[in-house]
Amino acid sequence: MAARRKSSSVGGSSSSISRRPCEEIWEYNVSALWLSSHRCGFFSGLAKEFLKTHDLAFANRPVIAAGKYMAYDHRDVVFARYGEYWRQMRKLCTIELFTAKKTESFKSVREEEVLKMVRSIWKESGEGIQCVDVRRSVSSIAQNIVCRMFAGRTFSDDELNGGCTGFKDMVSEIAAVTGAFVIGDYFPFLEWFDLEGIRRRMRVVHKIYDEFAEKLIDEHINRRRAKAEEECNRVKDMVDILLDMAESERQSMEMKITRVHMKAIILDILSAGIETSSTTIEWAMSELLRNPHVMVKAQQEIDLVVGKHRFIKESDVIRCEYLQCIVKETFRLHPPVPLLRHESMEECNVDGYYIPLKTMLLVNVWAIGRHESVWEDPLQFKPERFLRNTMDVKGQDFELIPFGTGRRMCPGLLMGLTVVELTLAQLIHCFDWSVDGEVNMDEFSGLTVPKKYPIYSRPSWRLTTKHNFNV
Ligand code: HEM
Repeated sequence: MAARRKSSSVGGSSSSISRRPCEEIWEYNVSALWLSSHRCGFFSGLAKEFLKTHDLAFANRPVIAAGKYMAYDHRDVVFARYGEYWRQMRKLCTIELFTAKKTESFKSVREEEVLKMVRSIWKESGEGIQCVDVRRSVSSIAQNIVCRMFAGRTFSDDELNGGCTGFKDMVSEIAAVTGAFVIGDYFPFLEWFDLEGIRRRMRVVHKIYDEFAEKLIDEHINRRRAKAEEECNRVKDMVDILLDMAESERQSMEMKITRVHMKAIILDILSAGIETSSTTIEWAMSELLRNPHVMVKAQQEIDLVVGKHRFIKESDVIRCEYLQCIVKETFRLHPPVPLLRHESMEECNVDGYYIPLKTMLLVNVWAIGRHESVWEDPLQFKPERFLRNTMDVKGQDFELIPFGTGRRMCPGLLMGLTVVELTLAQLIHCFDWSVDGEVNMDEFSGLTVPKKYPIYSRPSWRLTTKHNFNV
């Protein structure tokens, strides 16, 4: 089909906008239009046009089932519609919950949990005799770290009422239903159709989550009342911070924090903060197992920086440039959020394409990371491409935007990146890893792309220090 691309101005007021739609990029003309980013080769340059030049015009999120049924009718941050409400909730994240200082205050929690993971892997492998399920280990660590940051503790599987078997199942179900493809999100006239039963699953898990969150908030309130003095010396978790804000009239917030706000934010932390990190670590381990020379090079670098006589700490990671390149290369090939979902708030003209109001924009981060017009040898895992190169994942380089960019960019970037880098570093510093046969790299198809099959790998201890986990 011939392209109908207007060569003149990008953006501008609606009166100057060309009304010619471009069939080259529109697939379906339903009430929410679908920009087929992958088919038209929607490269980094065009991503920049949409998400930088027209950042404000595309700062909205579409109304979708996950926002309605899971996120208290879009009252969280991830699914919130753009406007004053989102601004206030976002401010809460960026100036209170996910700041660099707050992230730093949880450093000992992360280091402690990473060592616990090493100990449990070693134990589970019978001290290097049998393979372990790497997915299980990395998802537990991501979950434990995130729980300790927001709730001050981890959760066992028998703490929930009804429905799911336990906390882990609830978290997996939340991730599964919020990332699921729901036909009514793209074709609203089919909204009543719940063929896959996703909306029903959303209602069930939402009820379980709501009871969990209510109990968690009550637990915090009761503890604060009971031990006022001890409380002063404790590192505050995120529920504490939210309660502090709810109890005081903070100048920085123009909105009164209610229980619904708290529950919606905790839901975001659980759904956006756990699976993203654990999926990335699992993909990174898979790539390292398929490319043993890369694993050896990374181990040599860590040995040079840290030695083999002690465990790596968070403060060492900054000096491990090659390790950071491995993480970037993993994000390039396996972004845990492959599609950024935005919506236009006004009609506009982008790079010659007419975009109507309320157009759903799906930016295919996965395709940008694999396109030959952007990357040399795009399908090869080559961390070296990032050596002595300033490209990073912080939203300035549109070739690599695993955390998104612009107004809706991920506010948990620092926390997510820190967990991924430290966990991966510890896994390859403590152990050599081997697999029987090929590493299966199939992706699970859906709106998120976790690995289809877990990896089973055998660890062998490589540090000179004995397994002294109290270090
Ligand atoms: C490897 C880790 C992570 C990755 C790759 C990641 C990626 C993303 C992406 C791609 C977005 C959407 C950006 C857009 O639409 O333009 C996002 C949004 C968000 N993320 Fe993350 N994330 C990670 C970790 C975290 C963590 C640890 C938290 C919090 C504890 C978090 C909280 C959020 C929130 C609240 C939003 C919504 C922002 C908004 O709409 O204004 N994320 N993340």
